[in-house]
Amino acid sequence: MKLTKIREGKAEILVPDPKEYEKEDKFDPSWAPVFYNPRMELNRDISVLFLNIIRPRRIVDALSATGIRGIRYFKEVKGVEEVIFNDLSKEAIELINENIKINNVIGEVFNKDANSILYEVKADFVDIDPFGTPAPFLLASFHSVIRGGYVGITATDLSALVCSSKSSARRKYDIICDRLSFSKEVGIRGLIGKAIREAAVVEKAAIPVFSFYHDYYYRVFFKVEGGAKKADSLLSRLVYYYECPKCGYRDKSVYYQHVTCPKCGASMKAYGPAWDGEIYDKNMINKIKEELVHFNYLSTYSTISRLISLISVEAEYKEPYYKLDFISPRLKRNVPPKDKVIKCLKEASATHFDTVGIKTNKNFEEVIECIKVN
Ligand SMILES: C[S@@+](CC[C@H](N)C(=O)[O-])C[C@H]1O[C@@H](n2cnc3c(N)ncnc32)[C@H](O)[C@@H]1O
Ligand SMILES: [Zn+2]
Repeated sequence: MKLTKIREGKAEILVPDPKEYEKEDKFDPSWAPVFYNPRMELNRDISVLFLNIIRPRRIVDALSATGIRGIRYFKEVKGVEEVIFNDLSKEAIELINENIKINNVIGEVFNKDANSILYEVKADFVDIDPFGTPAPFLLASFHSVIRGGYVGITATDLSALVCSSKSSARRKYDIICDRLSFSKEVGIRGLIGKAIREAAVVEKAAIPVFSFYHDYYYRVFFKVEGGAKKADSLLSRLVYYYECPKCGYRDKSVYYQHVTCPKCGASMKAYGPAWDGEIYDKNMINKIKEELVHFNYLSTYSTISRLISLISVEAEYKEPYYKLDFISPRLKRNVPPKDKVIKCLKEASATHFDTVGIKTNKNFEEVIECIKVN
């Protein structure tokens, strides 16, 4: 394998040389024998920030590829004593071994299926960063993490989660769905709902403490607590979201059923089960903000700073966002400037999920009024 050295955060990493694997001047990280995607740098950077708050001592990087994640956690997170690296690919293992040597990392390297390593080791942070869906690894990751520990998951299969592919949503996540206008937020809530159900199987409660959407993926961090009762209480907050395709009215219910829109009589679209609770712990957002000042060496620093600022405002509003360019045409109105609608609603904000979305806890009628007058 022809390699090249890159720097990301405080790590120096050997990765497959993109020039060797490009086709017609194009390169996709999945064409190389070991996967390294620079577009995931922000995902790794935010994970470094998050881990500096929760301070894990023992980490499992269950799908390591080049090892970059675990290596960065070892070098950039205070208090990490050991990282367990794992990948199914033999070529990845060779590269991880070289990379941990270069970076003086203390750890062990395994060449197993992620699910088998997760049943063998215990850790206070488990990272699941797969190709596509994390669903096949959720149960084992909740088994591996100690009570009071954390699990971080990445999902890049947004077509399933936002219900562009209904059959994938059903297969991977047990989600029955139609595509709703606030699909970007509903997708992360569907992912969280699936994780909560898997954790509940092993009588653990997976509480989402920080979640975000960026570029083409979702990333969610869960605090994992023990106890069937806590798991039951999370399960009781899973719902089906309903939205009328004709007038935009929305509702939710713990049941999946055929619903007729009470406003206009059209048949409503549905998505669920999905988590209807908080997707951030506000305390955690504040700590991430505080932590960020120590990380101005990150090349994504200003993007992260903007993202966290927006998240800290939108976290005030729990209900999924309203998409202005979906509702306005149904009212036979032009799409009003977002800022004006926010000002009219008073308690409302923009959202990182969608540039034409607004978050508010005000009801549908109040949102409509503010679109009409602007
Ligand atoms: C998206 S890459 C990981 C990227 C890496 N975490 C990073 O931040 O750069 C997914 C990796 O999972 C490995 N993999 C796929 N299925 C696996 C399985 N069942 N068990 C363990 N590793 C697996 C692949 O070989 C690949 O290296
Ligand atoms: Zn309707």
